[in-house]
Amino acid sequence: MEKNEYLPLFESKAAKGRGLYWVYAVSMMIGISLICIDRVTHFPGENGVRRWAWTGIFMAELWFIIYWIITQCARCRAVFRYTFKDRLSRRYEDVLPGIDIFVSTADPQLEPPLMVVDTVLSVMAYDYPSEKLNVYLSDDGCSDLMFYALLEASKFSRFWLPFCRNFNVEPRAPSKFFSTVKQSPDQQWKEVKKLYDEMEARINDNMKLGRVPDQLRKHHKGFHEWELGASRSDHRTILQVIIDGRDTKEADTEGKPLPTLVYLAREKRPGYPHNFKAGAMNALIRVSSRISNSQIILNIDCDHYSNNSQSVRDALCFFMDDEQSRNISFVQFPQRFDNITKNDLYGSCLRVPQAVELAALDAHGGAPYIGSCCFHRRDALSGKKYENESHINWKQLNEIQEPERENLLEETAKFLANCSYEENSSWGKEMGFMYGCPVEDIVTGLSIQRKGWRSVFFNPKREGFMGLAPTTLLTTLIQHTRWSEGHIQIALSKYCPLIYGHGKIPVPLQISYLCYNLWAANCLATLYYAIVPPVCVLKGINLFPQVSSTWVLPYAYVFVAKHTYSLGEFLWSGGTLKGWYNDQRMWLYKRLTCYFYGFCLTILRSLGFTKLNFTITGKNSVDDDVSKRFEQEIMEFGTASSMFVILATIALFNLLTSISIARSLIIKKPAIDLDSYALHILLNGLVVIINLPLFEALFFRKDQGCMPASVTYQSLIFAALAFLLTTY
Ligand SMILES: O=c1ccn([C@@H]2O[C@H](COP(=O)(O)OP(=O)(O)O[C@H]3O[C@H](CO)[C@@H](O)[C@H](O)[C@H]3O)[C@@H](O)[C@H]2O)c(=O)[nH]1
Ligand SMILES: [Mn+2]
Repeated sequence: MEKNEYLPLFESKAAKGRGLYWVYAVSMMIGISLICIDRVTHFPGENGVRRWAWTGIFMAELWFIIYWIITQCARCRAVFRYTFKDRLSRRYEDVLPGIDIFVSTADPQLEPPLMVVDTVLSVMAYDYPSEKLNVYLSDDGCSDLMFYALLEASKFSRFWLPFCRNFNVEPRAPSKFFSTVKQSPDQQWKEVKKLYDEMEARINDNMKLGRVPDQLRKHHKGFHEWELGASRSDHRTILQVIIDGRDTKEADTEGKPLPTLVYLAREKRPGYPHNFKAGAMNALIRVSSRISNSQIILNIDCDHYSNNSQSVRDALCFFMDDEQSRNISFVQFPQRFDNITKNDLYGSCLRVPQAVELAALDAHGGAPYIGSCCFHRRDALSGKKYENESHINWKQLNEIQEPERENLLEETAKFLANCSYEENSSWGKEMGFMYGCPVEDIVTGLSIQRKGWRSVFFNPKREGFMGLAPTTLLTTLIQHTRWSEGHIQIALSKYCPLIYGHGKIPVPLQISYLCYNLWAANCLATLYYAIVPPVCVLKGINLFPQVSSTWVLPYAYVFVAKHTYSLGEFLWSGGTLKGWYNDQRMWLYKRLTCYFYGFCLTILRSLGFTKLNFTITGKNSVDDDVSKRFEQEIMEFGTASSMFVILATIALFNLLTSISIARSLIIKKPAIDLDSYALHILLNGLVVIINLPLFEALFFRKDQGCMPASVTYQSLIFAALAFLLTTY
């Protein structure tokens, strides 16, 4: 090969064949405009309830129109990226940079240590020089059970890594691997499997016991830290270098080096805000800078194991290209989940956002950082601005070379994770992960992009990472409450992309961010649409054009086109028809509950009534019955939650309206004018149909996951009251 010939390490292809999309977008614009004309020209002349209801529905529609236009920004373009790993290794194999991998965990009950070590082992086993990998576990739960599990993993890794190399194992998370390859005649397979099973049993036994027995504590000095007194929310920094990769004595069974493995529970004290995951990650950025200081940082949540041993190399193609890499600050992989059932009952995959929208944001100049499965450039993450000199000469990169003695290293790095370290500093404001927002990831990504960096979204054929999606309706709704609360908070603060990004990031990217930032803002228009039209039918007020009028056409077109397009997108992203139907239900439910709650919580918090909170999403396999229902795609209620009361009340009220309409159609007393009310009836029917699983849970199911009696009674009373109030 010619010496000066430049061969890119990655290439980008813009999506082609967008003709159909533009036909859709333009025709929708025409339809929408006609609807607006209808709403204005047919505005009720007489003063009264109809005028108010009309104004309201027009406002709701205007909101939907604005939001639809915003979401088009995250659709009108797309870019797909491809890497050339062979070129990377030809050019750089001997000077590959070090990688620091941050795994976060926060609660041994909600995030079982066995799952966490599965993730840790999967990243230790990357197809990458082990001496260049440094894995850090941040344990916000400060749990000696977690520490014990990590010690076990470090021992097991000596067998696991050679095994992965020799058998080209994929995925390299042992429990996932052994659950797919259940048998093998191979001797090494049998040995490793046996060791894994034994490790699993020991970790699980301790979990059941709830503590680490004394005879096991003797094996590592680290346990001493807990004996000095350490509770979850009140303890000093615990930093243990479990494997020091630079120590030549630390080797696997084939004598090859092992990755460095570090346990960190940053100091926590009552009265000191710890800033949740963002605080934990900032402590890791500092501590790792003393231990390995790699230029590239991979951040994953404890449930997102590596599913592709090549991901590090993929990511490096984006960072090490001579011409295109200069300003790339992070490479975001999609968050995929391996516990999704065929029709994804709770819409957990976020299929379309991840397949369509992130590629569009990338095309606009920067994928957002979505918290996990993301490779960062340390400089950018630590708050450096992009400058032309930001280019790294990878061949001369100087990382920490001095091997400090282990104890010394722990002692000197420890204070970096102390509570007081960040006092009067710009950590959380200008440097590192940003504080004060439940979606710290989005603000962090935005602040990086604002400093002149760009980012890419990389969606490889074999998924880079796999995680666990919530398995019940309530957990899903709670997770989305946190997300929507965080996003709307961004929209209403100085971090609003239109202000914060003004002049710093491209306008289409600013607008695309709003798709998510304004999730919560959808709640009011949706609540209106779900409640007021049925009220109006009962009251004999019509809000839509008659079927015999031509004005009905734009309504029909917009409705059909929007949903057909959304179905097309969903199927293209790999979903099923039923999955789409489930997804539509989830969007409705989120808008009626989480988004509404997120909206209210943000207002309450800005008035000083509530404090920022981060409810951790449970990742443990809930009880067997719940799992079984999840597998069978039966919607899980089971808990008396106020969110379910809202959902059930709205559903029941629509059902009562349907019954009343049906009655008047059959006995014609009072006769209902089909021509005028057809659209109302259609809308009402759709709300009822989409709620079928909820009615089943209310009236027909007997299992533990059905609607709790208290919710049923409350919602029946509310719906009946509302119905009586409107009809009499
Ligand atoms: O005080 C805390 C709380 C959480 N975490 C960790 O943060 C991660 C994310 O928590 P999880 O409950 O799984 O939240 P999700 O909603 O599933 O996570 C998504 O959304 C979050 C923002 O709301 C991002 O932080 C995550 O990276 C992103 O995957 C987990 O590894 C936790 O262990 C901490 O380290 N400290
Ligand atoms: Mn998660």
